[in-house]
Amino acid sequence: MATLISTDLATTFINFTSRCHRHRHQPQTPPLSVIRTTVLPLLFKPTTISTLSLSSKTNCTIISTSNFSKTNRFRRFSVSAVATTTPQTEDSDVSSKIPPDNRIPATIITGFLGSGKTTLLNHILTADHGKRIAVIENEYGEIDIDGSLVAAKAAGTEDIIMLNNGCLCCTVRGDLVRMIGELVNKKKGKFDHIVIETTGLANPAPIIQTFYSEDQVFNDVKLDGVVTLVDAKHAGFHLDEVKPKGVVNEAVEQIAYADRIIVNKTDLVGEPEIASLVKRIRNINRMAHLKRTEFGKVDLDYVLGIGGFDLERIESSVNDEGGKEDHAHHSHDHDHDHDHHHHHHDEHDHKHEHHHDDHSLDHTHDPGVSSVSIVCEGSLDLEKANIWLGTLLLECSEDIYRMKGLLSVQGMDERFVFQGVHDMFQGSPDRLWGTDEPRVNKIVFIGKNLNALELEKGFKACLL
Ligand SMILES: Nc1nc2c(ncn2[C@@H]2O[C@H](COP(=O)(O)OP(=O)(O)OP(=O)(O)O)[C@@H](O)[C@H]2O)c(=O)[nH]1
Repeated sequence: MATLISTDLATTFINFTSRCHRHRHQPQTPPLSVIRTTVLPLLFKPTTISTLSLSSKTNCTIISTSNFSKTNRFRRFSVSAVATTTPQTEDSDVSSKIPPDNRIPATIITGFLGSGKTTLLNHILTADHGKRIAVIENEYGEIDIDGSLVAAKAAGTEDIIMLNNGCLCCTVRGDLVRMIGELVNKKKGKFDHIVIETTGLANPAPIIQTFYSEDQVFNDVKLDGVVTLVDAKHAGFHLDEVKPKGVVNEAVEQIAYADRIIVNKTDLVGEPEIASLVKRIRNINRMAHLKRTEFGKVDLDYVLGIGGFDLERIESSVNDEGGKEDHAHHSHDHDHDHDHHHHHHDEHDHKHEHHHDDHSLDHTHDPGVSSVSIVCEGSLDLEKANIWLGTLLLECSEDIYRMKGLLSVQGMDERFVFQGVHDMFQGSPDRLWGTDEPRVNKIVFIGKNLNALELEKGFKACLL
């Protein structure tokens, strides 16, 4: 019985999702082109569950849904909605419902002009990690590969491909799709990881979306993470830059979408400047891990294999601990964050505080890009939660850059984990709640115009 309930709940959530982690060997029926659909909040299609075809043989169910014209008009994604629905038997592994994902991981390196992207890339390519890496470089105009990636060439990197004359976030996205396709078709098995270096002026959002919206990419490659380099000396200036209405500030966007932030060139500035920059970065993105470096010198596992979009790693991102600064590699004292805020767009430091429910909301609405977290014990009414999240995505998905969450749903024995980028939403039950484990919901939003009070109010209204 519990199995049935959890299956329904899972698929209900996933009705307004998403791609799934498909087993490589699973037959894809029907073909992806047929099952493509818009993100569909349950709110607008309450009967969608009836379109499910649950199979007891596979653990991947494909839901085909209808069109919703208002959604279609502005949603950039077409997505398939898929649930993992392996029925649990006595001896089945119930600890996780998320199937393994064997696709080739890809890392996006972004960061403002001159922040140290190529330096990091050279470091990655020459380090002793045993991984075979294919590189896609995006530069404006003609550029000498040998010049910029001397080390990479010397290290015998599997492939270096240039994407010239345009920015990945606009004109050459089609090229990126083609190149990934070619890499996969011709060189499959010859490399283990793809690294994409973007131009300093790229907004990462459309590049991230490419990994979900293009079948050719999605079927073989999974986005592993977004690594953002921040120039410790000049970033403040770029972050301050006021853009004309409707024009994004790339420096802010690059930080907002990051899974890993590397504050580089710390040799060029003093500690107070770095501390103040780190605070500003944290205002924008509390979810990413952050590290300070000189010449991009980081451990490779800090930037590769990070699973920034993996459902099974949601917990480390939504835990406040996940957002703290990693200071293993620098010895000086600094103002790192061990605080447990739940509205992280403020600048106050509350050291070692653990509020879980009735924390005060000192800041409510930030018109810029900020992070908001909600941490709250209790269980959610599924229908209300669907309506709340569905409406939020429908109305505000342009402003919600990234979100991740771990939820406790009434009647569901497993935790429900999800992540989203704008209107792409992906969710699944993961492990069972422990018998004595407090059922604490955790959600983090990163986006523009976030109203912390409203978000928390909406969420709490879904609690039983
Ligand atoms: N002082 C100092 N210089 C650095 C550091 N990291 C990189 N550089 C230098 O900064 C310059 C720019 O570094 P790149 O790695 O080319 O930066 P990029 O982000 O790839 O630059 P674009 O491709 O122009 O956007 C180079 O001369 C690097 O040697 C650092 O930590 N400290």
